[in-house]
Amino acid sequence: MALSLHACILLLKEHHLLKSSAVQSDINVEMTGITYDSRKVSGPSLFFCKGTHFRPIYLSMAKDNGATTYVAEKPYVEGNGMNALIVTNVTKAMAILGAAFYDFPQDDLFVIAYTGTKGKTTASYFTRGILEEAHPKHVALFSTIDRILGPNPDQRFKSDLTTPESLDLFHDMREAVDNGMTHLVMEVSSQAYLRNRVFGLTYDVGFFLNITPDHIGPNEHPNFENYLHNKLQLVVNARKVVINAETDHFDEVYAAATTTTYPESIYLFASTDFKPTRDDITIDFRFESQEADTATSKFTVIPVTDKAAALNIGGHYELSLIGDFNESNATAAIIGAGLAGVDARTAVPGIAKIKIPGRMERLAVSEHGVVYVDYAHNYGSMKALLHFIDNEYNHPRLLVVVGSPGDKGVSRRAGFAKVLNEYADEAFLTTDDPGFEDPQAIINEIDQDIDHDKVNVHHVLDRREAIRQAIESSGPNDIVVVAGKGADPYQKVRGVDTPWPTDMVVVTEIAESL
Ligand SMILES: CC(=O)N[C@H]1[C@@H](OP(=O)(O)OP(=O)(O)OC[C@H]2O[C@@H](n3ccc(=O)[nH]c3=O)[C@H](O)[C@@H]2O)O[C@H](CO)[C@@H](O)[C@@H]1O[C@H](C)C(=O)N[C@@H](C)C(=O)N[C@H](CCC(=O)O)C(=O)O
Ligand SMILES: Nc1ncnc2c1ncn2[C@@H]1O[C@H](COP(=O)(O)OP(=O)(O)OP(=O)(O)O)[C@@H](O)[C@H]1O
Repeated sequence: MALSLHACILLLKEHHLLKSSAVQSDINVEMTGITYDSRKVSGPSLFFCKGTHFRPIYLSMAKDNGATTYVAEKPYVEGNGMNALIVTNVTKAMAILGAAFYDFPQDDLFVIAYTGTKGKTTASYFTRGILEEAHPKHVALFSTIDRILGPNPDQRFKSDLTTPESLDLFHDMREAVDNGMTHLVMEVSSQAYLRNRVFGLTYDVGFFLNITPDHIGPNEHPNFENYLHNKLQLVVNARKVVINAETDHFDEVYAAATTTTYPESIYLFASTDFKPTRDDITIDFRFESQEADTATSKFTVIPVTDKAAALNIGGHYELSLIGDFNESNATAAIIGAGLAGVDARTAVPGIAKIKIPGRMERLAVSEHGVVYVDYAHNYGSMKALLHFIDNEYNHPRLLVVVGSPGDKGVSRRAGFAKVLNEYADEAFLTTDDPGFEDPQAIINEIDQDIDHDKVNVHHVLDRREAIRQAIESSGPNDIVVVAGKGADPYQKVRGVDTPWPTDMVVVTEIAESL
C-alpha cells in the first residue's frame, strides 16, 4: 500500500480540506506508511498530528522514525524539513487519505452498519451468524467485543473501540478483503461520527435501532441534540436504510433517511403491538413473540408490504439468546441478511445458535436461584432487562449488582437509581470502571436517588465481594442480576486496564465455592 504526496494534495483539495501545503521533496514519490502514532512510524510515512493529548514532540519522533509528510491543522516547527499539509480538519483528512492509502477496501465488501444506543453488538452478531451460514468464512465483523478480519483464529482481535479510528478502520477492511472476506458487519457509534472516524464512508445497508439519552458528558457528546445528530449520520450515508419504527425520535430518523434515500429503499420494522403515530408511513415488517422459556425465545417475522415479501425472510425463528428486546435485534438482523440476498431457509438455522459473550449469560445456582450476567449499562437497557426478567419469572425477588463508570456517562447514575426503584428488592452498588473518579463517590451518587423504602441498598466496593454477597443472600426462587460489565476482561482504574476475570467467571467460582 502506498500514496504519493501528489495524490494527497489532490484528494484534500477535492474535499476542500487543504488550507496550505509546503512541499520539500518530489511530490510523486510514494509514502509506504500512514499513522497517527509516532511510535508506529517506520520508513517514509504520512503522519497525522491529531488528538487532545497530542504533543509536538510526537512529530519530532515521527520525523526521526522516517515520516516525510505531516498533516495538521497548523504548522509545527518540529516538522521543519518535512512536507506539510495544513488542513481545516485533521480527522476528516485522515479518513479521506486513509481510504485512498488502503485503496478503498469498502468497495470490495458488502457493508452492513448498525447504530443505536442499544443492540448494536447483538444485532451485528446475529447478522454475521446468518451471513456466515450463507457465505462460510467470508464475513468480517467490527464490534465492541472483537474484530474478525478472516477465518483463522489469528485474524480475530479484541476491540479497543466500538468503531476504530479511520486509519485502523480502513487498514482492517483492507486486511479483511485480502483475507477473502466478501461481507462486513460493523457497529457505528455516535462518537465515530463526532470524531470523523467514518467520514466519507457509505454502507450498503444502514440500521437505526433506537436512541435513548446516553454518552453525554466530558469526552463524549455535549448534549442530546448532538448525540442524535451524530447518530442520524449513519442513515444519511446508507444506500438502503432499515429503521426500528418504535424508536424514540422516529420522525427525525425517517426525515434524515429520506434526505439521501428514496422511500422504496427504506424499510421499517416493529412488533405487532406497535401502533404508528402517523398514517403516511407503512411498517414493512412486523415481528410477534410466540413463546419464551429460560433457554430460548421463539418469534415470527411477518412481511407486510410487497417490498418486504420480496426478501423471502418471513417465518418462524428461534433464538438461544432470550429477552424480548433480542427479538427486535434479531428481526433487524434477519432483514439485513435479506437485503444481502439471504432468505429464510438460511436465516432460520443461522440465527438459532448465536450466543454473545456477556449478553444474557445465565447460571442456575443450587439453593440460590438463577444468576444473569448482562452488559446492560444505562437506564434503557437495564429497564429492558429487568422488565423482561420480572415478567418471565413472575415478579421474583430481584437482587442487582451494579456500578457506574467514572469519567463518562454521568447520567447513567440517576438512571440506575430510577430502574432499581422500579424493579429491584436488593441493590449491591459496586465498582465498574471508575477511571479517575472515586468509586465510593459514584456509588453515593447512584444511592442518593434510590428510594430506600423500596430497595435495600448495600455498598460493596469490591466487585467480587458484591457478587458473592448477592448470591449468598439469594434464595432458591430469587434472581440475581450482575449488570454493566458483560464479558469485559478488565476494570479501568486511573488510566490502567486492571485485569478482571469477567463477571461470569467470578459468578461461577462463587457458585462452585458455596
Ligand atoms: C474522546 C475520544 O473518543 N478519544 C479517542 C481519540 O483520542 P484523541 O484523538 O483525543 O487522541 P489522544 O488519546 O488524545 O492521543 C493523542 C495522539 O497522540 C498520539 N501519540 C501518543 C503518544 C506517543 O508517544 N505518540 C503519539 O503519536 C496518539 O496516537 C494520538 O493520535 O482517539 C484515540 C485513538 O487515537 C482513542 O483511543 C480515544 O478514545 C478514548 C479512549 C475513548 O474512550 N473513546 C470513547 C468515548 C469512544 O470512542 N467510545 C465509542 C463507543 C461509544 C458507544 O458505546 O456507543 C467507540 O466507538 O468506542
Ligand atoms: N434493542 C434493545 N433495547 C434495549 N436494550 C437492549 C437492546 N438490545 C440489547 N439491550 C440491552 O443492552 C445491553 C447491551 O447490548 P448490546 O451490546 O447489543 O448493545 P450496544 O449497542 O452494542 O451497546 P454499547 O454501545 O454500550 O456497546 C444488553 O446486554 C441488553 O441488556
